[in-house]
Amino acid sequence: MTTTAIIVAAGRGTRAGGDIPKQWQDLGGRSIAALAMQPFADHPRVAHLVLVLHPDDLATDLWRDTPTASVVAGGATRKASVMAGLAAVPDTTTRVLIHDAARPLVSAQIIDRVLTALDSHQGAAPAVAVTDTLWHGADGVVTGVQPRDGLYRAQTPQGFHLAPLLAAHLAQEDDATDDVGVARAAGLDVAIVAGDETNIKITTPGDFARAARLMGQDMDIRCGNGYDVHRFGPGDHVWLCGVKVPHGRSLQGHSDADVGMHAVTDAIYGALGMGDIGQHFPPSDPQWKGADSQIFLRHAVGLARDHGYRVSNVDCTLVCEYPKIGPHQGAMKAALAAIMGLAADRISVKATTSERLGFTGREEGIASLATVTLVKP
Ligand SMILES: Nc1ccn([C@@H]2O[C@H](COP(=O)(O)OP(=O)(O)OP(=O)(O)O)[C@@H](O)[C@H]2O)c(=O)n1
Ligand SMILES: C[C@](O)(CO)[C@H](O)COP(=O)(O)O
Repeated sequence: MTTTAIIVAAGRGTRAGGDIPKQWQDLGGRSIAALAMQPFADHPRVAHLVLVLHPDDLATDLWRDTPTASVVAGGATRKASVMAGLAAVPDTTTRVLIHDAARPLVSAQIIDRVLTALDSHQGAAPAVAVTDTLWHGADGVVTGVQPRDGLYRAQTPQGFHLAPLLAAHLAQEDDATDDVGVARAAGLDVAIVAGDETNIKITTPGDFARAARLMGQDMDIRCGNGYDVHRFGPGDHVWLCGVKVPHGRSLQGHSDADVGMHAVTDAIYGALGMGDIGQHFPPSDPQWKGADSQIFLRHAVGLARDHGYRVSNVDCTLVCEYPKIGPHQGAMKAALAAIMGLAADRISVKATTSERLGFTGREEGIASLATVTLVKP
């Protein structure tokens, strides 16, 4: 049984508005589509992801923060986009989960329930029972009441055995708002599993704030600080935040002495409550002699990820008279961004002198401080 998740992200989000389509807008530091995909990427019973994009988005970096997936162009309707996704699943796929990129709060539990129901049904989808009274209305007045017994609000992911769903899509030309509609038209049985009130679809402008509120309820936010100092010695350059800066002296240390990167790394370990660089990479160990400090930073970011956190933002301050940091700030942000897999606009690198006071003022060395925020959605 091999399951592929198809994430449909080819809509334009006209009802939601905004400068970019809703699925690429930010929700707590990540795009809505990336959040919608992550639970599938992390799920042990999902082998592969297919991301269906609008043709205009293919050559952009809008989807830069999405988990690894096969990427395919979608169509003018949701149904056409689903069919493009179905055509792109790996040959080994026997089951598919089709999910809206506009539903960023889907949980592993909902995915579990859909997959379990597929053991005994051709299709399965989450839904929540309607609890409000339903009216018919016209011209601003109530014209009737619709019995709500047996009515559900449909959600995604909607799961199916691949072959019957493919046949159902090929057989049906009418557009349908979801895959359950297509499957039902072809006579497939579709189980209803418990959805979740939090598994909302971003549809209108107010849904962004609603999703942020729902996400914030369970979000674990951690802050960490880091501080490091390295002394000057002979040499002709210093490494600072991953950038080689020409200078009349070099920083001394067991590794490459990148004092900025060390402070950022320690801030991540600090936020996790998991020690510091010296504990993970002891200076007594000869293998770290002269090491490129990005090894340390990559380790800290990986450790955060392994514990379910992602880095939300970084603020690093370098304290020195010279070299002047301003001309290198952009390159430093870009270097940290590449190592951490974080957008450069979530990274700050700034500098200050200590007004000629103390060891940094006497140009005996450079100090660095960093603050990092980690978020577990
Ligand atoms: N041609 C389309 C239309 C929709 N979708 C996707 O289907 C999901 C649900 O659709 P909807 O909420 O209607 O999204 P939009 O079509 O983008 O919204 P709107 O109708 O407001 O433009 C979204 O993840 C959307 O990106 C798609 O992949 N291809
Ligand atoms: C598939 C769906 O999310 C189920 O609720 C929904 O039908 C798709 O969105 P649309 O607004 O109906 O296009």
